[in-house]
Amino acid sequence: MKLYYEASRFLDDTKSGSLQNRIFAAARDRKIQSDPKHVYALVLSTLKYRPFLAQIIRKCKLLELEKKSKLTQPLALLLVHDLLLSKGGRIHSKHHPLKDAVIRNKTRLHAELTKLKLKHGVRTLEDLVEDDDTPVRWFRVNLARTTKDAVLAALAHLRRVDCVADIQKGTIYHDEYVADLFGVHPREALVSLPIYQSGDVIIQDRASCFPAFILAPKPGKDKIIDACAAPGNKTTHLAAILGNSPDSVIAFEKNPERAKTLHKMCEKAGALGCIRIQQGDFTKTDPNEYPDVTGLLVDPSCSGSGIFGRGFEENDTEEHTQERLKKLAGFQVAIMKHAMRFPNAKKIVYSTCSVHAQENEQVVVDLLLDSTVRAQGWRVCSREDVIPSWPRRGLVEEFSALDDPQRCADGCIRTVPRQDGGIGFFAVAFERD
Ligand SMILES: C[S@@+](CC[C@H](N)C(=O)[O-])C[C@H]1O[C@@H](n2cnc3c(N)ncnc32)[C@H](O)[C@@H]1O
Repeated sequence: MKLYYEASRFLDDTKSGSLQNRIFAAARDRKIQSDPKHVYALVLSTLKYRPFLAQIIRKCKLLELEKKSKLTQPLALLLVHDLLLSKGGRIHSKHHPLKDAVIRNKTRLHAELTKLKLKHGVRTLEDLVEDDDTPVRWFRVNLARTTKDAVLAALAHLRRVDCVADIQKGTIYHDEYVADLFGVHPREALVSLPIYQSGDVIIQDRASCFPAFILAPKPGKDKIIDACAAPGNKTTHLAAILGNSPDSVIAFEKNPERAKTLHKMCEKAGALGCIRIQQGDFTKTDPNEYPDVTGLLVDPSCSGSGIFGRGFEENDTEEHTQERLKKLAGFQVAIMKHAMRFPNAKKIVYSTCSVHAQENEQVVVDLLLDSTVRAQGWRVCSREDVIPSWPRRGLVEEFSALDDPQRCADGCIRTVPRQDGGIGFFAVAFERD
């Protein structure tokens, strides 16, 4: 059972560094005794199938039925993984109360797995998990071009479901967190539909829709800078929220090639009347030349560690990873400090598609401890203004240097890749009077 106990420590571990590095470092420091290769393979595969394993465990009421054995959710995920998905369905342990607890429910666990496969029309769970793909295809209605009712009429062939877990081919889910956002099965033929080709709907991960939604600019009142805009997902989302009001978004993009992509995306979204594209380095702008800017969205280059198949190389050294994170965080703090200098800005949203605290909570801490930022009056918006019902918030332990760690952590939003229905993401909003 040692293998499972040791592996369970890495299942919900959000520490920085690749999973492989962390497991091998733990083995080198003698913090784990099992073969790190086995621990890594087990944790990696369990994470891959986690949403399905969690559903099977829930449907079987495994934890409730085996309460006496003190079976925890992480251990249940690992043991059920090996029982249902490993070669020969073998749990690598001699007699142990936890192994017995899972084996007692073997028939029902297998039955739930079969039901799940039937429901999704697949032969193996492997068919459900495409390594580089999202568990849900999210798309938002492009209010710059059309209305929600028109899009729903075009998708009337899809059956409405009320829960993300119920999404399967032929169904559509209306998101409960972001307005005008919908989810379908990743293999739903969305891109061949006229509503996609015309730009009436825009495919965008749910978490990536959080920043513009949190910034919540008011049509006719606000003028927004998108500091790092290409390819333009959040820029066009801002335009949609602003009802395509003329000249209300300025989109900066440093890279000339990416600025062209940004232009194409804004054009397809029908939002060029609302968005002014400025190819160049945002940090070189003079904030005093933008007295009418009321808000900024800062979504800078990051490690991309929340995106499937991206981020750091699994065999990168811990030292190199830390070095790269430090460099990225330095840039992220600098670009945010520049954004905070805009004289009439009242709200700024910062976001990354990284799972590393160095690029997320630690950037927020660095900013809040900065004397200039303090003098400018910036503070983290409280949870009630930042999708309060979203359950996963910032990591409170990262804010220990501040007076109000819980308030700051609650003001941040995190998503865990796949488990939260899409990419790994971080967002926080700053405000001042
Ligand atoms: C994470 S991507 C932005 C994604 C975009 N917000 C979206 O949702 O589609 C970061 C972008 O910022 C650009 N960038 C990096 N540094 C910049 C700077 N100093 N000024 C303007 N753009 C910058 C990068 O070239 C890259 O295209």
